[in-house]
Amino acid sequence: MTAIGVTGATGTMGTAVLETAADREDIDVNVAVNRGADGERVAGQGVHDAADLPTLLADRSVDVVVDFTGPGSAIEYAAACAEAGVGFVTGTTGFDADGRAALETSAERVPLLWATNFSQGIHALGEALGEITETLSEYDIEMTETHHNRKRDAPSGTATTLLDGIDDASGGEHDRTYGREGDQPRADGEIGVHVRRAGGIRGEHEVLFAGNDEVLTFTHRAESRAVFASGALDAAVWLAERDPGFYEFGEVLA
Ligand SMILES: NC(=O)C1=CN([C@@H]2O[C@H](COP(=O)(O)OP(=O)(O)OC[C@H]3O[C@@H](n4cnc5c(N)ncnc54)[C@H](OP(=O)(O)O)[C@@H]3O)[C@@H](O)[C@H]2O)C=CC1
Ligand SMILES: O=C(O)C1=N[C@H](C(=O)O)C[C@H](O)C1
Repeated sequence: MTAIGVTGATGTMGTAVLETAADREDIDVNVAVNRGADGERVAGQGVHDAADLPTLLADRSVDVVVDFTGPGSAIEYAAACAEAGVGFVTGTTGFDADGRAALETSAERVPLLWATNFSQGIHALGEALGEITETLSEYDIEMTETHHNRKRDAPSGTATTLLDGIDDASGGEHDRTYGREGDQPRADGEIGVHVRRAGGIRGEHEVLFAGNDEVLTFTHRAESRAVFASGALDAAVWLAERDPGFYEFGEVLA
């Protein structure tokens, strides 16, 4: 049995994590927090103020905290977990270089896993893109991602991770052009990155390769946030058995 804590418990993903955890026999939720929480309940769990997280981690048995919040709070929660000797799984996106460095500092003391997408399909797409990019090295590439109208960061963490993978596979960085307007012909080797925000769309990513009189597209569509919540909980169960260090979701799926 893995005992977890959940930060951002009243948020969209925090709620999905608590609802999914309630159906799993391998997970106990022992702590749920949100900033400013005032006796709220989510999926049967009482939610505490996030300011109490250090005390709650000291008083209750928690193996791993699962976090879907914002970059600033995720860094703080990771540091609190490092202090308490508790593992940390985060799916939060939008970190800058300093934020990622702060996560790595916490990972020196506890096991920490960060993934911009907890779906198996996106992981498989990332693997496939490496091979396709090498094979179709002369083709133009364009990325389009679509999310709900509340999403803050753009482009999505997933799009950025997939683009980084394409760069790795092609042995160098492609210039990224974020949308186009006016007299702006495509430059050789650039990747156009297009962001759409509308309605309640859970998350769609499309990567397009075009050249040699043909077009190849790969599309991933999340149909429910349960796919992300399940992946994050699988990661928490896996991480509970690990030594301190910085881990990736691919290691959970291997
Ligand atoms: N890796 C993956 O598979 C996935 C990652 N995500 C990422 O998860 C994150 C959360 O997404 P989502 O649940 O849709 O967002 P929501 O806005 O619905 O929820 C965010 C939660 O985090 C809390 N929060 C945000 N900023 C702060 C802060 N500065 N201090 C303390 N608490 C804070 C919010 O509290 P309050 O209610 O007070 O605002 C809220 O509870 C995003 O970064 C998103 O990109 C989302 C889906 C899948
Ligand atoms: O904010 C979201 O909703 C999502 N965020 C992640 C991202 O930025 O890639 C993952 C998923 O696409 C949903």
